[in-house]
Amino acid sequence: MARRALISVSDKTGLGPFVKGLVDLEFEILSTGGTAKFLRDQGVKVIDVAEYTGFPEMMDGRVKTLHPRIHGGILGRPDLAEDAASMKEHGILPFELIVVNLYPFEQTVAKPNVKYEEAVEQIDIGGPSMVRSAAKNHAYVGIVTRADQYDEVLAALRAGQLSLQQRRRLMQAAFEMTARYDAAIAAHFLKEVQGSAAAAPPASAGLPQQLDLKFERRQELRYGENPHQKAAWYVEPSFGPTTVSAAQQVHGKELSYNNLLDLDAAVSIVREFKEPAATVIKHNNPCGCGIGATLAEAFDKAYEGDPISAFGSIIGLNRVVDAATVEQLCAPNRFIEAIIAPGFEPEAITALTTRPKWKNSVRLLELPQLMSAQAVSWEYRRIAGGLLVQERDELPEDETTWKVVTQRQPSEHERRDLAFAWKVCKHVKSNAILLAKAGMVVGVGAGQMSRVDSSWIAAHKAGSRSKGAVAASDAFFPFRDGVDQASQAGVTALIQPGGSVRDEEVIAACNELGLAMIFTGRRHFKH
Ligand SMILES: NC(=O)c1ncn([C@@H]2O[C@H](COP(=O)(O)O)[C@@H](O)[C@H]2O)c1NC=O
Repeated sequence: MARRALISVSDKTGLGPFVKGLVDLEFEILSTGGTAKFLRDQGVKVIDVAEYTGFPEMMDGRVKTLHPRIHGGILGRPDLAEDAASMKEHGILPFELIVVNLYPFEQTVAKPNVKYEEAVEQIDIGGPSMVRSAAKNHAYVGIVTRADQYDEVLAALRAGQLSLQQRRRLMQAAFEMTARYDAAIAAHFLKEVQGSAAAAPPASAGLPQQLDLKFERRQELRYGENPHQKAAWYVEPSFGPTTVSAAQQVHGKELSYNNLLDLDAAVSIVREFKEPAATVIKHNNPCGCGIGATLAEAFDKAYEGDPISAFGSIIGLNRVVDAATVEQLCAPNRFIEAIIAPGFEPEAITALTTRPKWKNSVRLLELPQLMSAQAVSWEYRRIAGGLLVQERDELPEDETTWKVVTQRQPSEHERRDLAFAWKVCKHVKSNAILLAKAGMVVGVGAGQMSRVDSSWIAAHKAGSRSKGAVAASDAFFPFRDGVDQASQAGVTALIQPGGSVRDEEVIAACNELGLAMIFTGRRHFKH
């Protein structure tokens, strides 16, 4: 019986030598338009699918291989009398090998500003149909879906034929591929659907009854949080362009597990600001953050917020790094582990990678789309025996809904600092109290079990800079003690969600102390 292979691939890597190998084994080759042309250019004799089916490829390639003569040839079981009779009656020829890879949906949607229609056209229909048909009929057919399978398949065919064991393994790999492909499509359009329904998506929108997550290993990590913990970094098939997964490391040592956590936190914070902004992350909390007229100014404010904690930190910047910022980054007594920014000017890269103190240590990551808009995404956290899923705390803040609840209105500069402090406070582990002054974080109390302790730590960190600062609290003050603490330190205005049964007592304390206070109506716990 003639040996026959159907080849239809978007990614033609390694295809020429593989198909020439099949031809040497006297395989007849059938192919779709672009693949047939590619193979003919390589000197391979090919039969067009359109010639075999008697139908031209049509509708911009939406219909090419969707024909009973193709699927009958893949799904037919020639040694079953009934199948053999149908094949004979309809002139259906059996295939021994199907070689398919799909339209590059993931690569297409990873491009910035990809159009909805372009994404839709990249949904491959005929390819997965053939893959599924061949995988189902693996008792008779080998299904090849990856270029790195070519060598093994060719070697087996040269030795005779693919064993059942090999065909089973190829079948399993094929279903993994189509599952991942469909997951990427679903994930992309989930974002589209949520984005267009951004007016009021219910909290549970898009949360399926059953969750099938696919992540691909990007790299093994030296270790996890501690050297005795094994670890690896996995990425989503359709990670967004604003995420650390989309960043390019342009210099420095291998990233660590803790680096990645801190880089993620750094990106989330600087994305909050339209103006030049910088943040300094230690142990997943911002110990500094600053905004300014220039990136250099913003970074200086961020680092000086808590220079002791900032030693050995991860830096997030929301503008391309220029020479002036490099001078600040490399100032004496400053030491940084990693920097993530939308880009680095060539002179900035040279300066950062040639200075003796820096060249072997600092990791530089470019994330060109760091400031692009992105729909609210899901956050997954493991608990033993389960997984918690929630929307990331990314809904834009609407300042027009904020209420001044005290007799005194905040002054203009207090209001600016309150808005700034509120944006950063959201990224601090609860209980979070954050003091800020003139676009600079001056004290952070993070991760304490009582709010009054966080207030004390924030004031202690700020030292004399707490005079005239403002305070943000990620959740309501349960008692007036946190307010008293802040006032004693010299804080003049506060921002918090409100909602405590003792709100009246807390407001009265502010009025008594001459403080201004805003209720935002939205809590930002971060556990
Ligand atoms: N519509 C069809 O019948 C169809 N059949 C095969 N394809 C895909 O077309 C691609 C190959 O096309 P070409 O050989 O024209 O470059 C492959 O990725 C294959 O998965 C199709 N395209 C989309 O669904």
